[in-house]
Amino acid sequence: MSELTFEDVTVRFGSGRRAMTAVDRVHLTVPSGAVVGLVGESGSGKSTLARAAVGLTPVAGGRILLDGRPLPRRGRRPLQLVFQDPYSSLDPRMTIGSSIAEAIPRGAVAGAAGRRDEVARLLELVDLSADRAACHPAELSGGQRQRVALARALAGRPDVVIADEITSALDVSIQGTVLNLVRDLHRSLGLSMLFITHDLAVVRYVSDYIAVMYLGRIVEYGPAASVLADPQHPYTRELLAAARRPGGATAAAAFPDVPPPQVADAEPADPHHPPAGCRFHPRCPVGPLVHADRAVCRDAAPTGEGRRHRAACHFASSATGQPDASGSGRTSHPAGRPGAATPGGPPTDRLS
Ligand SMILES: Nc1ncnc2c1ncn2[C@@H]1O[C@H](COP(=O)(O)OP(=O)(O)OP(=O)(O)O)[C@@H](O)[C@H]1O
Repeated sequence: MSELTFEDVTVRFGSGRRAMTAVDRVHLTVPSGAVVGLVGESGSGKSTLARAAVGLTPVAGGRILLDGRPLPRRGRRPLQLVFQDPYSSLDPRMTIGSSIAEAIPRGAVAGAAGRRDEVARLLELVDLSADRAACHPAELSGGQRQRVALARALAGRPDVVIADEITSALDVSIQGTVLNLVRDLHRSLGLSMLFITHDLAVVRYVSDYIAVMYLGRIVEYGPAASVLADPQHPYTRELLAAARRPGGATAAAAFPDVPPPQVADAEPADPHHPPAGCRFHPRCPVGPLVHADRAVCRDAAPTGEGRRHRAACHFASSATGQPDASGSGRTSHPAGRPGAATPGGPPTDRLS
C-alpha cells in the first residue's frame, strides 16, 4: 500500500497566445489503500493529471511523490494507468497472453513456464479463464478487453492504479461487473487508486474520497459520503444537481439529500483565458447572494484550507445555506464529521 501525493503540480500546453495551463498548482493525496474518485466536466484537466503522474506528460512545476519520495525514473513502475479504450493498450495482432506477458517485469518470474503461470494468475485475478490467453483482442467483448487491460496493469505489481474513465465506453450492464471487479481488486490487493470518471453514480460506488476538479484546479476534496451528502463548493452542487436531472448522469435516485440547484449565470469556461480570482465565479450562484459585488470572488483565489472535507470557495459553507461571515475560504468542517468514510485524513491541508 502506498500514498500518492500531488504537490503544487502544474501542467502547461502550447506557447504564446495558445498557451494554456491544464493543471494549475494541484494538491491532491491518494491515501494508502484508498480509492479517490476524481470528477469534473470535460476539459477540467483530469486526464492530464493522470498522464503527468505516469510520466506521459511533463510537469511544469510541483512534485509527484510516492510515500513522500519522488517516483523512480527507472526499473519497476509503481504507478500504472488504465485508459478508457483498452484498444490503446492492447496490440490487436498479439494474443492476450502475449500482451500480458510483455508487461511482466524482467526477472519477476522464472522461464517460459513461470511466465505462463503468471499470465494465468493475472487472468484469474480479473475473472477471466486462463484459456483466454490464446485469444486476440477482437475475439473479446469490450468488458473482457477492459479486464485484460487491468490484468496488464497489474502485471507490474503496481502500488497505485490510475483508472481513467475505464467504464465510460462500456454498456451500462457491463459497467457494474467491471466496477465490482475494481472494488474486489482494491480490497484484495490493497491497491491505492485514483479513479477518474464523469459519472457520479460510479464515483459514489467505488470511492473512499472524492476530489472535484474545475478548470485545472481541485475545488473540493473530502470523504465520499461527506462530499455527496453535504457538498461545500457550488460547482460540486451543480454537478450533483445535473446528475439528478432527467437525462443527466445515471445517478438521479442516488442523491435524495441534495437540495435543488440555484440557477447559475452560466458562461462556458475557456481554459485558455481562465477568470481571475475564483475560476468558478462567472458561473457561481452563491457569491452574489453573500456579497452583491462579488469582489472577493473576482479578486482572490480561494485556497480551500482544512483537514478532511475542504472546498476552495470563499463562502464554502454558504453553499449549504450557512454564510461564513469571515469569507476565509475555509470549510465549515475543518475537523471532518461523524461517520466520515475512512479514518485518518490525507496529510495535505489545502487544495491549491
Ligand atoms: N496534448 C495536449 N495539447 C494541448 N492541449 C491539451 C493536450 N491535452 C489536453 N489538452 C487540453 O488540456 C485541457 C484539459 O484536458 P484533459 O483531457 O486533461 O481534461 P479532462 O478533464 O480529462 O477531460 P475529458 O474528460 O474530456 O478527457 C483541455 O482544455 C484540453 O484541450
